[in-house]
This record gives sequence, structure tokens and C-alpha cells, in this order.
Amino acid sequence: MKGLTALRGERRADPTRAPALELREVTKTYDGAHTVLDRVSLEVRRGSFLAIMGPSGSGKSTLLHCASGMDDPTSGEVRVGGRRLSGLNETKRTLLRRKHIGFVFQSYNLMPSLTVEENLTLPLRLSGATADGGWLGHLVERVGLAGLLDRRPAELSGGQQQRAAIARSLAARPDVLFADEPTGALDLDTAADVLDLLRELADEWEQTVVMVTHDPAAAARAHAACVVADGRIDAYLDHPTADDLAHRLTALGRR
Ligand SMILES: Nc1ncnc2c1ncn2[C@@H]1O[C@H](COP(=O)(O)OP(=O)(O)OP(=O)(O)O)[C@@H](O)[C@H]1O
Repeated sequence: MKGLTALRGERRADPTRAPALELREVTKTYDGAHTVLDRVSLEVRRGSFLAIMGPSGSGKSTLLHCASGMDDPTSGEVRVGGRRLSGLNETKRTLLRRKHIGFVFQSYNLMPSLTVEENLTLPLRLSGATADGGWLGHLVERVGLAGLLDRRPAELSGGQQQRAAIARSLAARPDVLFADEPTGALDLDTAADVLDLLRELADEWEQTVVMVTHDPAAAARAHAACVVADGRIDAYLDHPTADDLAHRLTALGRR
């Protein structure tokens, strides 16, 4: 199994060094009239953990979906690891997403009939890639699933299922891991473990993480947070605190 130093070295050896994620003037309009994202620009450097917060309906999920290639912006540009994602046809976008983007959901989305091990390798098998046993072994150790690989998702706790989902999303070594309310279904202690894991992935493995959350305490575990309001980035905070974020959200609610 490869050591952590070697893994760090591999990531640093990446020649492109483009930001992990770039959004340029990204706009999303529904029915030609309803503007949900309004010229959003954002750059996330490699190894950074960014939280996205905002009132309900402000456009957080739309932003995450456009940034991760699950949806295509109406105009503007999205780049992941320097590769243009927006404007591709559905097939090309799917292929790029499988290789360079990881996604975890509040509801884990593991396949119930497959074992943990089969779940972890499923996306690689779907894209015809060969699993890197050393990397997968390292991931499994890191997320604390060694010894549970033969179980089915229903035989795991919620926290273990989310860890399996995180490991699965990292199996292809994506440029960015997107997480949509990853702790929304977990109790406080288990949520704290998952947030620690995301932070450590960023700090120790240079894994870029972009997470939508409603919880200021969860967002405060990130390196930075942006607050979305009415489809625009209202504030960008380095080293956010839960109190500051909570105050900003309350102020937005009063507008
Ligand atoms: N497919 C769609 N067609 C039309 N309007 C949509 C569509 N998807 C989202 N919207 C609208 O876009 C706006 C932003 O939605 P979005 O889900 O991005 O907000 P959010 O900040 O993630 O909200 P929440 O915190 O409640 O999940 C809302 O007004 C929503 O009704």
C-alpha cells in the first residue's frame, strides 16, 4: 500500500496546476425568464475545502449542479482541472464527470444489492477503468471501512454508509469532490466525523472539496465559505466561523 507522502507527491506532480474549479459568469435561466444563477464567477484552488451556504431557494443546488456537470449553464463557462465542462454534449460531459468529478449526496446513493467493495469499484467498472488496488486500499483504510467490505449498505451505520459513498466518489481520484448536504441525515457526532474526514482529505491529500450545507457549524469546518443570495455570491469568507455565517444568513432572511 502506498504511503501518504507518495500520494501527496503524485498530486503535486500534476503538470497543469490549473485551479481545480473555475466558474466564469455562469448564468442559469429557466423558461427563458427565471434567472436562478446570475453571472456567478468563482475559482477554487486545489486542496481547498469550500462551503456554499445561503437561504432556501437562493440557488445553491443549481450552482453545485452546474459546477459539477450534472446540469449545463445557460451561459458562462465551467472548468474542472482546466478542462472545459460547460457546453459539451451530454455524452462528453458524462465521460468527463466520471473521470474527474466525485459527488456525494445526503442520502448516500449506494446500490443496496451490492457489497461495499462492489459499490466502491462500480463507477470505475462503468467507465471501463482499472481499479488501482493500492489507492483503493489506502482509501478504505482512511475512511475506516477495512473489515466491512463484504457487507451490504443496509448492514452499515449512516456514518459508515456516507464514508463508503465518499470513498466511492474518490476511487477515480477526481479533481473535485462535490458534496450536497453530506451530513444532513447524520447525528451530530457522526456528522462531525464525516466533516473531519472531508477536511483531512483537503489538508492531507490536496483533495478539493465543494460542499453545500445549511449548517453554519458544518460550513465552519471548511477553509472558506461563500454565501449565495438571489443567484449571486453575496459574500466570500476565508476561515469562516459558525457565528459569522449564522449572522449573515439571519441578515439575509431580514432583507
Ligand atoms: N428545474 C427547474 N425549473 C424551474 N425552476 C427551478 C428548477 N430547479 C430549481 N428551480 C428554482 O431555482 C431556484 C433555486 O433553486 P435551488 O434548488 O438551486 O435553491 P437552493 O438554494 O438549493 O434551495 P434549498 O436550500 O431549498 O435546497 C428556486 O426558486 C427553484 O424553484
